Amino acid sequence: MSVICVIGTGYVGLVTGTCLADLGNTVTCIDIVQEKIDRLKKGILPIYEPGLEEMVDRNVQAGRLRFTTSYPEGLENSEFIFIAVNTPTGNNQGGADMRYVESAARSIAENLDHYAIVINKSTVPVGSGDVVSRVISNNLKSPDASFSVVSNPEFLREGAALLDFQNPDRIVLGSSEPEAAHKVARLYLQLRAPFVITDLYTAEMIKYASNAFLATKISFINEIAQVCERLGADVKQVAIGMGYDKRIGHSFLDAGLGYGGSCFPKDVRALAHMADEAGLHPQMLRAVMDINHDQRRLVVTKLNNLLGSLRGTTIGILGLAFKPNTDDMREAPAVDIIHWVTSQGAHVRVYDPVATETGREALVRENVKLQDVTFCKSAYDVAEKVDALVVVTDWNEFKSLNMQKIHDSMHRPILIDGRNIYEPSEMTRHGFTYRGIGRATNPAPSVLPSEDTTSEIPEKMAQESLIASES
Ligand SMILES: NC(=O)c1ccc[n+]([C@@H]2O[C@H](COP(=O)([O-])OP(=O)(O)OC[C@H]3O[C@@H](n4cnc5c(N)ncnc54)[C@H](O)[C@@H]3O)[C@@H](O)[C@H]2O)c1
Ligand SMILES: O=c1ccn([C@@H]2O[C@H](COP(=O)(O)OP(=O)(O)O[C@H]3O[C@H](CO)[C@@H](O)[C@H](O)[C@H]3O)[C@@H](O)[C@H]2O)c(=O)[nH]1
Repeated sequence: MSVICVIGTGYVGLVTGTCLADLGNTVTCIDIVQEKIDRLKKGILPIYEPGLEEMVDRNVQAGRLRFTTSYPEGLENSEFIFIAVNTPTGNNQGGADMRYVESAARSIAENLDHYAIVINKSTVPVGSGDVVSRVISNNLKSPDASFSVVSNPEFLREGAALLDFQNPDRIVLGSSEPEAAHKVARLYLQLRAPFVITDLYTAEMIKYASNAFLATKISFINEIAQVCERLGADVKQVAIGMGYDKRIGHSFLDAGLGYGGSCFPKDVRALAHMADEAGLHPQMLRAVMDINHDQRRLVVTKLNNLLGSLRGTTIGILGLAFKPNTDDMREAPAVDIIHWVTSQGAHVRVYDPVATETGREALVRENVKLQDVTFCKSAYDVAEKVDALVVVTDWNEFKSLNMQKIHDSMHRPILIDGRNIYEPSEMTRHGFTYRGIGRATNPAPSVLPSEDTTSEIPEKMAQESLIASES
């Protein structure tokens, strides 16, 4: 088992540190925010992530996991040092802000007094491994210090982070020193995942290309949704029909209000910026971003079409977080939607199962006037006397609501299903004026044939083609 230091206690750092401790290693997590560390020492987590609190507690109790703001304390005897700090969009036309990574690298250099492998988990522009190397080399203080740099991009999803760490689809390691990459691989052997061991630049690019591809799938299906809506097809069933093709797959084909969060928006922007800087014209990435922006606006367009004007209306919003099972509000569609709707004179009633506080802070940051927003205790509370209800986040809780009760408490029964979580025909039966994203008004229910009936399909098709050939 190894001695590990993890720098940054956000989504990636805290999950990585805790899971590595759970695998039996001794881990110290460093953060520069004193309040975060003080709270972590008391067992209070800075983020909501299912299962994490129990795992942190278990490993702290076992003496394998601790928290500090002190670099000398965190780096002491560490064989592996993970950098997991934030790389938000900077001020340079979408490029990633490397300030925090560089500052972490400088602090490593100033406090390292032995050999260690520095592993970068933050999502960083291609070439950043060299920057980290240079910053550390230029600032080393101890004559006994030396290091290798490995890139190890992270692919976990918020809300499923522990499961993703423990069951990765692959582990990517990039380095100009293959021996160092192999040592890092040994940390992950228990996870039994395929390894991709490559050079630094390629590893860094794999992360951006993966996120950009997933974002492209989402914008693609959202564009198809718009066409479906015009032509009367149902995007949900189109996605099912497409997904059975193994080359396409079912995942990331949920049409809706588009992607948000701390990764896809900033990473697609950063990749486009890198391409721009390299003298290229990343037109597909630009289209992905444009489509994503337009999806959020759809809600406001649909509301205006149905209500005439929003002035003086009350709009119910279900969900604040950018996706279910997290309280993360970074680039959450809810913020833009509430901003636009309140600027057009509507009052908003809103409920999220966990993101109330982070949601309130995000709205304040975006200059939404809080007197225009009522924070409710439940979805039923939100629906009271509203002129329309909008589903913004696809929390499971919203999928099993008593929709008749919701309908009966609304002033006008307009339901905009921004995540396509309801069946249009069922909602129409309850009396709603229902609008999904790219949904036909009354499609056949999206129920797949059972295994038994699928086996009948080829026979039926064979009969039909026989009839066709006979006639
Ligand atoms: N959030 C995700 O789901 C996810 C998944 C994969 C990759 N990533 C990438 O991982 C990186 C971290 O993302 P995150 O969401 O965990 O960020 P975050 O903002 O949640 O956490 C970053 C943490 O680093 C701390 N920090 C900043 N500078 C520091 C320094 N010099 N020394 C010590 N601590 C410092 C901050 O105080 C903060 O607690 C980003 O590059 C992101 O793109 C994120
Ligand atoms: O079919 C889909 C799938 C997702 N989304 C939206 O896309 C966003 C991102 O979802 P998801 O990928 O589940 O969440 P993240 O936690 O942002 O994870 C992504 O970003 C991380 C940070 O880089 C990567 O590590 C993960 O692999 C990558 O999935 C959310 O707003 C979702 O609502 C859709 O609109 N339609």
